[in-house]
Amino acid sequence: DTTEPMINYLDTQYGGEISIGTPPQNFTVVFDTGSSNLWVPSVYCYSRACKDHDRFIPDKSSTYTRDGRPFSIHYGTGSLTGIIGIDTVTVEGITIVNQKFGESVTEPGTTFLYSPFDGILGLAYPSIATADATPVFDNMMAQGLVNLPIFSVYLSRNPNDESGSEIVFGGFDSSHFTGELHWIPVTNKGYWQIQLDGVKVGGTVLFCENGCKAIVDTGTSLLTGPTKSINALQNTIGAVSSRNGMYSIDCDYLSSMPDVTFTIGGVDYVLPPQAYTLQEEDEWGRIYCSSGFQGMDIPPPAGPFWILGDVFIGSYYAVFDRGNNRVGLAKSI
Ligand SMILES: CCOC(=O)N[C@@H](CC(C)C)C(=O)N[C@@H](CC(C)C)C(=O)N[C@@H](CC1CCCCC1)[C@@H](O)[C@@H](O)CC(C)C
Repeated sequence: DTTEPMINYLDTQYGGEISIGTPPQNFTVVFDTGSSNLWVPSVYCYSRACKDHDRFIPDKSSTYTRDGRPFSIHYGTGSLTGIIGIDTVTVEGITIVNQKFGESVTEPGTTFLYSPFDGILGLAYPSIATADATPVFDNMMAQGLVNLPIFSVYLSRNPNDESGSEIVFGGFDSSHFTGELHWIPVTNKGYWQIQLDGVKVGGTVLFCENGCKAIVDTGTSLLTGPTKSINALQNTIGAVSSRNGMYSIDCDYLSSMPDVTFTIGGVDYVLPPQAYTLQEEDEWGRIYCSSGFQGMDIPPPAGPFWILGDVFIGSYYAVFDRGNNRVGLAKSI
């Protein structure tokens, strides 16, 4: 298997380097299990976000062929439009031929402008890929480039250190978890969707009491749930609403706050306050704590669902098994 180091940007975005074309043009992309397309900025994109990032030049690649199909993608935060191209993509020594990828033409707004990453590499199922573009991992499997049809993610948690995170293609890294991996069946092959049995605060089931849907999403910074539940959860843990929709927590109060537990497949995945709180430093070096929970209502028919984002995956090593359509979770170390 192949281990690619990932850059940890402020505990909110995780990505790594890939190259596209011959000779290789390098990009950094967010590895996102919440979407299924690969895209990078195009030299024909004049949005501010594109001018601030590396851009793909088709004419400079001898292996590039034009598909030309237009595409547009809307994320929870951020959207873009572009056209589809086809070329060779290399991810940490794995070379995929004939990969369809998006070349952005517009990247409106600021989401991608403020991101240190150039593009996104989606790792969810092909059913949610736009423009019929086969996802990168599907091509890795089809072209026999991985020993096992699985990939795994270790997310480090330290906003002041961008190193230490990694994604493994074709296996998992047992040095980054302790105890056994618990396997959870994928309930709907679109996102990496699983069934949540319940959410406990301080040992009492308070939310999702009759079970609910959840997805495991490396591209979501926090841990999100229906706003009604999350607002109640914020109050229960003692987080108070502050600027820009965030909830702040008194850093000195952490040790007296309750654990929040996600029961999945009969196993309790406990998040202590240190795990569900983000620490940020302001320009004067003062430390602020904010809640890692975020209200987000995903409309039916896909939603409503909870999103076990980086706040969760930072505590639990995640193995994504396309061979058996299941997710493996274990305590991360
Ligand atoms: C303080 C709150 O932090 C964020 O909102 N962070 C953003 C990412 C940041 C780079 C702006 C986020 O988690 N965005 C989520 C949506 C959030 C409100 C739940 C998202 O769109 N994530 C993308 C991937 C993101 C897109 C923006 C660029 C980075 C990768 C994808 O996983 C989702 O479309 C999946 C869908 C089910 C929600």
